[in-house]
Amino acid sequence: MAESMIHGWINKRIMKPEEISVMNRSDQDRLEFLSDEYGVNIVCAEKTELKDAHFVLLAMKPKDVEAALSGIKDKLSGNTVILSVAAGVSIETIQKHVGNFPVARAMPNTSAKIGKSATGVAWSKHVSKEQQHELRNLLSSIGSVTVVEEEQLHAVTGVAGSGPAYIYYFAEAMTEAAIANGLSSADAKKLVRQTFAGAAEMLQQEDFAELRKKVTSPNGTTAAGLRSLEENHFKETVGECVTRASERSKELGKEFK
Ligand SMILES: NC(=O)C1=CN([C@@H]2O[C@H](COP(=O)(O)OP(=O)(O)OC[C@H]3O[C@@H](n4cnc5c(N)ncnc54)[C@H](O)[C@@H]3O)[C@@H](O)[C@H]2O)C=CC1
Ligand SMILES: O=C(O)[C@@H]1CCC=N1
Repeated sequence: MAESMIHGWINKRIMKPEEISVMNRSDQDRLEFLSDEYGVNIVCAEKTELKDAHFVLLAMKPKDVEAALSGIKDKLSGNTVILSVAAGVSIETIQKHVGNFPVARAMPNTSAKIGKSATGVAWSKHVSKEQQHELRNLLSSIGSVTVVEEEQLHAVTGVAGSGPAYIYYFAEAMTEAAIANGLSSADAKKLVRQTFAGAAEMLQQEDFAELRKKVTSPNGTTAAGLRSLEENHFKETVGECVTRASERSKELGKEFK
C-alpha cells in the first residue's frame, strides 16, 4: 500500500522522491527496490531523526503497528502528523502508544498507484485546520477523498479499501466463464478488461440502476443473465461480503487495541 501511495505522490509531483524516506523493520530488499524504482531515501528507525517530518505514514500490518510506534515515538516532534492506513487500528490506540499527537487514519486502496484511490479519512482533534488541509491535498493527489467519522472507516474499508479485490475476483470469474463458453484466454481477457474499463467510466456519468436498465432489453440476453444473478442471491452475497470485511476491520481494531 505504501508503494502505491508513493508512486501516486511522485507521479503527481506532490512530493519529490528525495523528500520521501522509507523504512522497513526487516525487508531490506523491499527498500532497495523502492529506492531503485522511485529514487526515495532509505533510512533506518534507530538512526533516523523524524523531527522535521511533516508526516509519518504507518503502512505496516495492524499487528505490527505497536512495535513500529514504539520504535519512533521518542523521535517525533509536535508538528508531525501520524497518518495510518492500518485497517481497524484506532486513533485512540495509536495515541495510547505515542501520546496526544495529531493522528489521521486513512483507508485508501491500491488504485492510489494510478491516482484513482477511493480514500476515506478521519482525524483526531489534535490535527489542526492547516494539517487537515495538507492531508486532503496529500490524499487527493492519489484519488478521491471522503472525510468520515472514525467509526465509519470500517464501512469504508469493507467497500473501498478491500473493494478492488472484489472487482478483480468478478473479472476472474467473468474470464473463466468466457473461456468456458468458447473464447480463447487472450480474447476473454481482452473483452473482460475493456468491459470493466468502459463500465467504470460510464459509472462516473450516470445513475447505476439507469445504466443497468439501458443494457437490459426486455426478454433479452442481459435479462437472462441478471435473472441468474438474482436467483443466486447476488445482492445478498455482495452485502455479506462488504459486511464481513467491515466486521473484520472492527475485529482488527479490538485485537490490536
Ligand atoms: N493492500 C491494500 O490494498 C491495503 C492495505 N491497507 C493497510 O495497509 C497496511 C499494509 O498493507 P500491505 O501493504 O498490504 O502489507 P505489506 O505486508 O505488503 O506491507 C507491510 C510492510 O510493513 C513492513 N513492516 C512491518 N513492521 C514494520 C515496522 N515496525 N516498521 C517498518 N515497517 C514494518 C513489512 O516488512 C512490510 O514490508 C495494512 O495495515 C493494511 O490494513 C490499507 C488499504 C488497502
Ligand atoms: O485486506 C486487508 O486487510 C487490507 C485492508 C484493506 C485492503 N487490504
